[in-house]
Order: sequence, then structure tokens, then C-alpha cells
Amino acid sequence: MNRLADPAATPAASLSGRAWVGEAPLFAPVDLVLERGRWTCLLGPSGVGKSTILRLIAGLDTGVRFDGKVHRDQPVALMAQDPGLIPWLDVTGNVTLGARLRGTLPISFMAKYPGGRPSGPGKGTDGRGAAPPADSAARADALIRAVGLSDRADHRPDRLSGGQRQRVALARTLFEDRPLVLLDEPFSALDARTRAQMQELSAGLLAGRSVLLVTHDPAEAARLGDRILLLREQGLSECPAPPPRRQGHARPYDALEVLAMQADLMRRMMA
Ligand SMILES: Nc1ncnc2c1ncn2[C@@H]1O[C@H](COP(=O)(O)OP(=O)(O)OP(=O)(O)O)[C@@H](O)[C@H]1O
Repeated sequence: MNRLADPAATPAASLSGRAWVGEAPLFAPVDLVLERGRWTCLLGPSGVGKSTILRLIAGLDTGVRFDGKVHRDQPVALMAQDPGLIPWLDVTGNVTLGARLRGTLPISFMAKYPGGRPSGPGKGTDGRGAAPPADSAARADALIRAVGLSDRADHRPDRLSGGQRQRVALARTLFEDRPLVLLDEPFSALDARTRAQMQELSAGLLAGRSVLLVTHDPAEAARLGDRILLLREQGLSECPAPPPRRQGHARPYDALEVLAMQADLMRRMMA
């Protein structure tokens, strides 16, 4: 097959270049290519520039000086480290925030349905005579259930724990339903059990998407990465290819080959 004609062969996004904070180099020249439809994990120590790379790919302001090129031709969803929840919106309002800002959900959706759940398809109005889109409401409901927060759908962020807030941010990112998804330490505030569940959930819901996952955690990279990259001050290096992963699933956390990969990644991070 002609690779140029095959959309799967073209990268989902790429970044090449280097960055400085003031006069101090942040990262040495890197050449990062995100393969379409796969999970790329970016591991690395704190402060080496991983979040900055994510923000550059997302096209957001970083405050650093970047000399290089970013290519991206797909709509992107970014889950930043800080959940960035809106304090006066409840869980459903936060999950559906993007749609409400884009005007694809009525702005009064939350005021009318504080729990985010219209009483049935086509019922109710948004105050302007339009029916609220029940499919969006149902999708938001399903995601909130999937992240284990159904019983808190009408809670505001100040009534949630750090891990619960992070799960709201995850549901909001998944609700965006974008082909390219950038995740910055998305599970870092979760207990080990919930973390494993959310890894599996994300692997399922983001199957076929192009994902860049920034993580400090070699165990996470070993479960989720189709490719694993290590960013250090000296630059970016590629770790040995992980074993194939069942489409739509994280690798089992207790499989010997996953534990061995975790140990190998840890050794590389310590080197
Ligand atoms: N706008 C900015 N102004 C000043 N310093 C910045 C700015 N943005 C990033 N930095 C610095 O650049 C470095 C890299 O930040 P970045 O958040 O990208 O690292 P990281 O690898 O994601 O770290 P962590 O794993 O701790 O989140 C940090 O030392 C940070 O203080």
C-alpha cells in the first residue's frame, strides 16, 4: 500500500524542536511523532517539560520559548494535571462544559436539570422552547456512572475529594469524544484500585483514538503504552516495544510480562 495514501500511516500529531525557560534550556531537541490510533506514553522525571510538550501540541499558551514545529490536523481534547473544574457547576455541568460553551447544549441545561438528567427524551425545554439533547445528557450520565460518580452528579467540586475531581475531569475529557486525546497524569490522584479501573475504562473508551499519555508511573506506561518514550534532560528516547495489547483493554496489572516491563522502565528511569 502507498503509505502516503494511507491515512493510518500519517501521524496524528508531531512536535519537533527545543524549548527554553528564559535563557535556560528546558528540553534538548526532541522529535515526537504520535502514531494514529495508538497510545503513546511519555514518561519522565518532574520538571523535564512533559506538560509543556502537551500544551504545545494542543496549541495552548506555555510561556516558554519554543523553537520548532508542531503539526496537528485533528480536533484535540486535553486533560491537564489540574482538573480545572468550574466551582459553581455540579459534576454534570462540568462534564458537559465544552458542549455548553460551544453552544451544542443549552446554556440553561444545568439550571433546569441540576442532576444533568432530563426526565426523558424530548421532554422539557431550555427556556427558549428547544428540547434539551437527550443523547448528550444520556452520554454524560453514562460517563459519570462509568467513573463511579453517579451518586454525586449534582455535587459541586468543593464537595468532592481530589480523586473524585480528577475523575470528573476524566469524564469531561471523554465526553469531548475527540480523535486526538492528550492526558497529563490523568490518574495520579486515584487510589490503586480506582486507578486500575480508570485505566481499563480509558483504554476501552479511547480505543482507536490517538492518545498521548504523560505519566510518572512506569506501571501505568506498562499497562497502556503501545509505544513508550522517555523524556530526560538529554532528550527523548524510545523504550523497547511493549507486547501487543488487546484492543480496548489495558494490559493486566499482574501479568508477568507487564511487571517485567515496569521493572525495565524503572531501571531506565534510574539510569
Ligand atoms: N511559563 C513558564 N514560566 C516559567 N517556567 C515555566 C513555565 N512553564 C514551565 N516552566 C518550567 O518548566 C519546567 C517544565 O515544566 P513542565 O510542567 O512542562 O514539566 P513536567 O515534566 O510536566 O513536570 P511534572 O512531571 O512535575 O508535571 C518546570 O521547571 C517549570 O517550572
